[in-house]
Amino acid sequence: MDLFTIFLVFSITFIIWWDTRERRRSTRFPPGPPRLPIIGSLLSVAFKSSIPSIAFAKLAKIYGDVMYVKMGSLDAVVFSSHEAANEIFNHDKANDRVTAGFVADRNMDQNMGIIWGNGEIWQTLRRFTIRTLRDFGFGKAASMDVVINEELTKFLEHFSNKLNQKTEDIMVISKEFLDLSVLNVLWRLVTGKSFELGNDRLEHLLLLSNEFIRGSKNGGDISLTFPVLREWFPEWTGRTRQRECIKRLCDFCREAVNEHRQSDSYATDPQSFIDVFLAKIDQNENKYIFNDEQLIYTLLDLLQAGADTSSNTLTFALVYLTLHPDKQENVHKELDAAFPSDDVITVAMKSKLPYCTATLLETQRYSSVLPFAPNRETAEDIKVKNYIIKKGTAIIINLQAMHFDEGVWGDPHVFRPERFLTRDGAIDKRKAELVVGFGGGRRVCLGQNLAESTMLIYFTTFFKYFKLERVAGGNGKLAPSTVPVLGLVYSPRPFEAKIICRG
Ligand code: HEM
Repeated sequence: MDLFTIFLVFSITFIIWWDTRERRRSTRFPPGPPRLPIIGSLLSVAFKSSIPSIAFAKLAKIYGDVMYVKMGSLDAVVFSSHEAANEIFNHDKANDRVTAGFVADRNMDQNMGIIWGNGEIWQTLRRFTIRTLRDFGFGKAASMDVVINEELTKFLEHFSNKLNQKTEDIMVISKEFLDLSVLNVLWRLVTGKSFELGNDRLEHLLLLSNEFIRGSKNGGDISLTFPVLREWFPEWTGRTRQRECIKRLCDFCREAVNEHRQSDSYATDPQSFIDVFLAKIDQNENKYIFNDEQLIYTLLDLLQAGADTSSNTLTFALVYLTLHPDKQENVHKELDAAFPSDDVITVAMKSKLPYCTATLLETQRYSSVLPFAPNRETAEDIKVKNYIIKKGTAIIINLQAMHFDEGVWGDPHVFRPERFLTRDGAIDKRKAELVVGFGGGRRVCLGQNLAESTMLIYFTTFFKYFKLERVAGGNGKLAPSTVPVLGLVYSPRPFEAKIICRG
């Protein structure tokens, strides 16, 4: 026998042994695409689409809404329908986050913060953060209205100045436009201070955060499928750069903490979330939860979760309404009828704005800025739909698949805010609940209330004062596009639009 024949016989024997073992191991696993040794189902995923959420959605049509996918060394079950996701959202043994790959690097291989924290640390920090932020007005409509409107006024001034500096009324609109202003709303509630718009250093920090987020694709990320490659090829896999981004963001949060610590009154007269946390650290209880590093990671969580998500969604709304002038006209008509004078728009006025609310819901659905909820993993063997999901299996919740489920939406690929309205023009609450962009269960987004209020006030006030028009024959590269820049969070591409001030 020559060497080639020996190799062939060995390979075939290995594949048959591996396949038999896999089948025996997985008799009650959910169905899924064929698996090969080492790479698992990666080829099946890659052949469907280069975008993981779309590839999984296509495979789910074949294998079902609870589907087992092995990718490299990652054992995962993908949930793709509302019914299946609700079951997992509410399962008390499916609340832990996966902490491998880029998450391990981000959290220094430790159990840190809220988004990627687990167990008692996550529960305590989440509860503490919600309660403390509420004391500073977070989640209370009246206090949020004031902060949001103050930051919005600064943004509109900044925007108008930029517009006035131009000889033409054509501008390139990018998400960076809104990032800092939207972050200011959150940052004020957290630190008591806001940033100056146009501050280069902060804009640079936001770019770093964005770069980190774009470097990870959650379900399809090489750092999860072959974590060892991150160790061997840190440059090529982007690990070195991601670690650098996180280090600089942590340094920034550390500076904010040190500034607050220098104030004599943080314990006696706390003015912000940081002050209350510092006072808690001084009490010296629960030191493994209330310490400087956990505070820094909690700030980093809020900064990263709050910065990109709301501003990206808002910028997508600007893109979609530039592409759909008829929908923009409906928004203008509703705003003109509801606010004939220069009223300040507040959250309490939402009931007067069903079409605008429907447009934001449709934007959240259509953009699916977080295509996946951050991955979770099972804390023990669990049973879902008569399938067994083994302890330690990654749970991938495909939010984008739910937002584009033809059985639910009929025409999911059409941008149509009207789908959220009843015949008499009110919001169809049952339909609205099918938008799952904030996730669900005990891990549901902590900032949902703030994000919804910020987006409503920014969106309506912007369109009250401005109209966006597509630039005829403009720079083709900068035409408004619905195709996002991929990453953990989808980002809109910069686009050129004609800005018309409305009386
Ligand atoms: C449009 C804006 C936003 C979207 C689409 C969004 C979406 C999400 C999603 C999908 C999750 C995961 C939920 C799950 O696992 O089921 C999440 C978690 C989280 N979000 Fe948001 N979010 C937004 C805005 C914000 C804001 C403004 C904050 C700031 C307070 C925030 C803070 C968090 C935190 C701390 C978590 C982790 C919760 C946990 O693991 O317990 N988010 N968000």
